[in-house]
Amino acid sequence: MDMVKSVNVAELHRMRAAGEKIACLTCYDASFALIEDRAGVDFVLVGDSLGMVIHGRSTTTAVTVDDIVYHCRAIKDSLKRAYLVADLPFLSYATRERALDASQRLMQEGGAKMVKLEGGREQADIVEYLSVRGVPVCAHLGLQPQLIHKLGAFKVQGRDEAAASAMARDARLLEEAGADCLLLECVPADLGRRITEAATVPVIGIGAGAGVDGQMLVLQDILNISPMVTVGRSPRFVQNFMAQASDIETAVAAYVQAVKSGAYPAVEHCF
Ligand SMILES: Nc1nc(=O)c2c([nH]1)NC[C@@H]1CN(c3ccc(C(=O)N[C@@H](CCC(=O)O)C(=O)O)cc3)CN21
Ligand SMILES: CC(C)C(=O)C(=O)O
Ligand SMILES: [Mg+2]
Repeated sequence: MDMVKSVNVAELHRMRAAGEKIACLTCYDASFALIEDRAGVDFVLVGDSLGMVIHGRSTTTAVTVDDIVYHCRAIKDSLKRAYLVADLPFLSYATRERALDASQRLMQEGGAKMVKLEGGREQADIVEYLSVRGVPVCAHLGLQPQLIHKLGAFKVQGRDEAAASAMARDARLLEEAGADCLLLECVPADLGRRITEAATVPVIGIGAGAGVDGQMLVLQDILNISPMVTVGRSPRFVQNFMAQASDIETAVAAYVQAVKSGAYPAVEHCF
């Protein structure tokens, strides 16, 4: 295999500035990691959605730092070019000390290049604490699945103007605290565009419309095999890329191409 330049924070910024869409997918094992890397996925997430698609739970909240480290270790050597990002699981960043300890494990044991945590302004202090110590942070706004036991259901966030401006302010505060990336989940497309235009760091969306800098989906959703898809509860933003593909690598490459060209997301995937 030829030496290829790996994606890093600077490359994500370059892509944003150049208007090159960032293709992101979750990944939990070496077989898929090699396929995603070869297919040109830029940003690979070991997300706590593994609690749902790998462990079979109905929420993400039972996932541990050990689980995320385990799956990072499974994929890290298969990624030659793609950027490896890892979720900080539920309550693993409840204090500065816990956040730093968990991030240390994700980076040193798991090989993650960036950690992702859910929350708005209330996490700005943690983001700054990690960032000034050399931990790149992606701040995840909008639908925060780790709040499921307070929210009651996975639903679109930021629908009214008060909630939308609060989220836009949170995005600004998290950037000022040192976040190197933002992720917006399940927000109206116009809010996704508004936050992206105001941002100075790359903004990745999942169900956040076409106006963001990159798109994220859960691998098992695009392959049409995740439990939510199988039981007919596919979120609106999911597209089945196996429908037109003869094999998995072709489906993943079609997803990357659709993100790069802007064909995904189409209006029917947006809120
Ligand atoms: N397989 C899988 N895919 C995901 O995208 C995903 C996970 N798991 N687990 C963690 C979170 C949970 N996610 C979800 C789950 C359900 C909806 C959902 O049912 N959304 C409704 C919104 C209805 C509304 O408020 O209007 C939808 O119709 O899309 C959205 C995101 C996204 N993440
Ligand atoms: C859906 C993405 C954004 C995520 O956080 C996960 O896979 O856990
Ligand atoms: Mg997650």
